[in-house]
Amino acid sequence: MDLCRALEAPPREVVAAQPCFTERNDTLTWTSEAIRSLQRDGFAVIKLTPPEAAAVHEMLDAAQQAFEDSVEMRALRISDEQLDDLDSRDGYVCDRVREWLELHHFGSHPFGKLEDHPKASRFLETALTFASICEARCTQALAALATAIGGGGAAQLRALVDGAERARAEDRPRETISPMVRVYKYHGVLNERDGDPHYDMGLLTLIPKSSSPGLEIQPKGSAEWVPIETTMGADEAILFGGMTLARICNSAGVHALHHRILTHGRVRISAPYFQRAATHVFLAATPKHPEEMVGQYNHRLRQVDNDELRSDGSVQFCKSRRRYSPPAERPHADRSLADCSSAHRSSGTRPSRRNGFRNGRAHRSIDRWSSPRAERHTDWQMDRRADRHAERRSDRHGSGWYTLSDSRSVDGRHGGRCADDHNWRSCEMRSSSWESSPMEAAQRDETFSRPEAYPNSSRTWDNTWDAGSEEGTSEAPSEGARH
Ligand SMILES: O=C(O)CCC(=O)C(=O)O
Ligand SMILES: [Fe+2]
Repeated sequence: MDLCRALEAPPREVVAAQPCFTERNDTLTWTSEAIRSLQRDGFAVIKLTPPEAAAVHEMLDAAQQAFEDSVEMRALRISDEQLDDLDSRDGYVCDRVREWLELHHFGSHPFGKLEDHPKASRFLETALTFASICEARCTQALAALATAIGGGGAAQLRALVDGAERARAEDRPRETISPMVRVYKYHGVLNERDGDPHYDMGLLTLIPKSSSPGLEIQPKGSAEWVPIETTMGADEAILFGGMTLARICNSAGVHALHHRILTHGRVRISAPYFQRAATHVFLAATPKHPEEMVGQYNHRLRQVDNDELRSDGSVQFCKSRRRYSPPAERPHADRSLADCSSAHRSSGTRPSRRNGFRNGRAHRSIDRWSSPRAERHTDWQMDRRADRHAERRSDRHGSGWYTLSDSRSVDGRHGGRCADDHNWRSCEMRSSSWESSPMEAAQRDETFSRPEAYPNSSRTWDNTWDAGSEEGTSEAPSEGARH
């Protein structure tokens, strides 16, 4: 069949075109093929229907037009209040290597009237249409996965899907799934040093072929980087798993996919959709994980380096860089500390992918920017963030849950995590981001709420750096998955 093409390294098949909202049999066909590929290769390439593909192209075109016009993009910018809310902000963000529109809410948006901003308005509208297409696809895939696998993983996935469908039927805000869509414009400067291999944080990621091939993947069980987009058709999208999905159904052979972006000097517009479990959802304990809320798990993922994450959803702490004391009340905590490769330890020459917010050194990075356009962004967005970063750092000293052994833990390598984004970005310990809201949400939510289990989890983690492990570098380690 012509839609299924055998391709070189790795063999992959394209999941046949099936309308998104269609009869049950069609849905069954595409999802069962997709899940077979996910389990076998770690990813699936899906052929979109003509209306879906048209919506993707319309959105990519609208994005290109809007990104060209900074006045239009300004109308979409993230408010100060939302900037640090990684799990629910909506709007335009930029950093050293790329700019993007990020949306968590697909029903309503905070941008006010966009009548005077036709390009921004079209961009937003097409991005929302695109998001709803991806949402439907990913929900179908997750439901099929719940049916295909057995055990506790299936029950957890089923609960996620049921919650999502219930919320949709009752026209309520999302209950168990909190997706995010990003439409990126990369400025063409990502190379092998900066491509930042990573796992996504959530359940499923769906990415249509971008405007310029740049996505590289390591298929399941392979160390080879495959430039998958070069083999994808204009009406195809890649579907793969993130850390949360791997954690839930690793025993069914579902892994998180390791991937990176290389831009080869070209501007690239790409629109990944991230299906993520809501932060208040509880994840069951596994031999490698405590029972915890998604917000806590995400927090742990955000704290570590990419090379401390594993495709089975586990976190393998690097002994030489961080002390970890498994608390007695967490029987399932991973007590075996992996040794860290010396290559990684001596990371003095590691590239600093940080975009300038780490340690409040915003201007150091900004100075490296050359384009006038980049400077325009710094005027109204970057500087504002640097200030806020500095404020947060001082807050953290006073009120965080985490005990940092000395100022180096904050100012040196690990303290500044997560200013606003998942990659290339310095990060800050965000105790407040899930200290209150997931807890409140859990108390409201009958299905997933077991707040009594909450205080026994991440609160007791000791994330301080080993005193002797700094090795005199001020370079930042690579970051953990952020999706
Ligand atoms: O730009 C892309 O195609 C994917 C980006 C990505 O991997 C991410 O944002 O996690
Ligand atoms: Fe990613």
